[in-house]
Amino acid sequence: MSLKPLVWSIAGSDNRAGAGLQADLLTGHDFEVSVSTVVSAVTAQNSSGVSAVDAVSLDTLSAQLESLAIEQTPKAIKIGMLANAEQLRFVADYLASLKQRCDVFVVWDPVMRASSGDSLAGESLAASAKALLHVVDLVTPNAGELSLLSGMSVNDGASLKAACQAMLAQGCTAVLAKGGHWNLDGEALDYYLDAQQELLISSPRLDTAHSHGTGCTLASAIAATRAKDYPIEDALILAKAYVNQGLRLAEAQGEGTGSVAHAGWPTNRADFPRIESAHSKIGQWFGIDNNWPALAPFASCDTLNLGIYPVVDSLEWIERLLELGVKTLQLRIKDKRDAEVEADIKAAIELGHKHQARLFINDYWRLAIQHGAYGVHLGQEDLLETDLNAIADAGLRLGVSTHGYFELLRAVQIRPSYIALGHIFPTTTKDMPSLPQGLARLQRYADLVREYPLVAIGGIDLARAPSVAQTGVGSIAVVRAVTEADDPALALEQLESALCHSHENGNPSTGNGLDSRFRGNDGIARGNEPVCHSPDLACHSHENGNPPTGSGLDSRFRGNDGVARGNDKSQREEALCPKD
Ligand SMILES: Cc1ncc(COP(=O)(O)OP(=O)(O)O)c(N)n1
Ligand SMILES: Cc1ncsc1CCOP(=O)(O)O
Ligand SMILES: [Mg+2]
Repeated sequence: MSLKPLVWSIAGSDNRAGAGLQADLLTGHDFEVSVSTVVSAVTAQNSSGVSAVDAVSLDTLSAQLESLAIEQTPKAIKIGMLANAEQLRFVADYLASLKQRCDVFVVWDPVMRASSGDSLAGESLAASAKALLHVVDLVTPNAGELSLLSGMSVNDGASLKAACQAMLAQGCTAVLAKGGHWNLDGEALDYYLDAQQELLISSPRLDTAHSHGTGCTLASAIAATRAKDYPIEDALILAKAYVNQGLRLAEAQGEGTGSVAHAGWPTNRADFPRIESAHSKIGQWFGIDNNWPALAPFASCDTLNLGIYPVVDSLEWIERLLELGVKTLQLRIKDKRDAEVEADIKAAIELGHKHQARLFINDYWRLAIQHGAYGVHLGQEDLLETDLNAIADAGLRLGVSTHGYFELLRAVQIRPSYIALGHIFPTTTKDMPSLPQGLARLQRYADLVREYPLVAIGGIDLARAPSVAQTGVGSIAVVRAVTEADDPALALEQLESALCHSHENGNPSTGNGLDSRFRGNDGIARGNEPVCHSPDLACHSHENGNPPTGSGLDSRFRGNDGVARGNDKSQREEALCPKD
């Protein structure tokens, strides 16, 4: 059995290898999943059009599905072209029964025409689509396909939304209406609707004729990322970034137009889309219904390196940490009325100022403003219920929690003072609704958003601190690693040292002792904000003359080779985190 998550692609063969099964295989490879294929039809096509479509028999379709299912069921299925109504009904029945046996995410790209304009499957397909709509988790029509499937004409934002709502009413779980054929203010818009939410995701339109295979590629990227347990919002973001990257790099094929390129996991920020809010021009045109704020930037923390960042729940802890020289910290008191916490919050803020520390108040933003805190930390849900303009106007800093690509991009759009990325490892401090991110995802987020101070949080202890620091984040937030330490002062010193040591050794990707986040796009160092010598005291224990502990790691966490090892508990928990 493969260690990579398994995706099935049920689709047509494209002998150009730009769309269909061939595009799905390439996409799966780029997203590091295994793909097994089920051929629905063999097509003959080139850049001038489709010259033949030969549907396989239902027996052959069934035999392919059964031969795969006997060995391993998939985590996700991408359905592309189905060549006739019989195939469509057969696949619908098959999926209904498969879904009773395993938990599988199914995305259907309802291919009815190739981008060349040739009809691939005939419009009778629409009539048989209802059965399939009931068993898929997401359908990804373009405007024409949406119109065909919903039976409604689609010519503007309002009619597109109405058609998507009609699809949900027909029993479909979610719709992603692709806007590749729309051009509003030079933007390509995708509209997502399910029973809980609507999202409008936009990117500048890329002016290329080489777009063969974009629909297949988008749907298979969604299947691959869902198979890797990315939430649907993140899957939509990654898939759109992947297609944008592919369009940017697409080249002509032979005499005619070419296919979207398959160029690896998307990492270029310019390929990532925007998430439109009700405030944006496009959001308003579309009548998008959300209350995400649109804001001027928040006050800066004046450093990318906030250092070791303890998060504690009492005034006593705040006092103790400030006396130990901690310069970034948070008061996190949960679920009390303002009147119950005001005195402690006020006292903590005063102490923070006295020690010239960056004290963030979690949740109680009104009290933070009222008593002039350095900053406020808010979670994603809090963002929707807070007067962010009041925080910005009062000159307070804002730290924002994020738990994946979607939230990260949304956070960037409000230009906060820092961005927290979590939870990286399993934690018992807080019940988390999301899965732990693991180091590989943290690395990708850190590479994507280099201009913000980044804070990693969740399950980080001394054993894990060096590998977390290696990702390039400038800060590690901890609860238990300090509050449950036998000697919190020593724990702080060791954690600081682990963070500093890793920064001193430079970001592994630059290999020259300088963190890549201090470099411009040209690779030239932007300023002298080296991690361990900044006035922010991120590495105060060294500067205060405390004996450096070499790597900053307790010898209990090193092997004979001097390489950091996790303790048993850390290693067990790490096994639960995604490795991609
Ligand atoms: C530095 C830092 N990062 C994340 C959190 C979590 O904040 P939030 O999502 O608002 O959850 P609660 O802490 O309020 O439970 C944090 N507090 N600090
Ligand atoms: C508040 C919070 N938000 C995300 S993880 C977390 C708790 C981190 O605590 P610990 O460092 O003890 O795992
Ligand atoms: Mg909160």
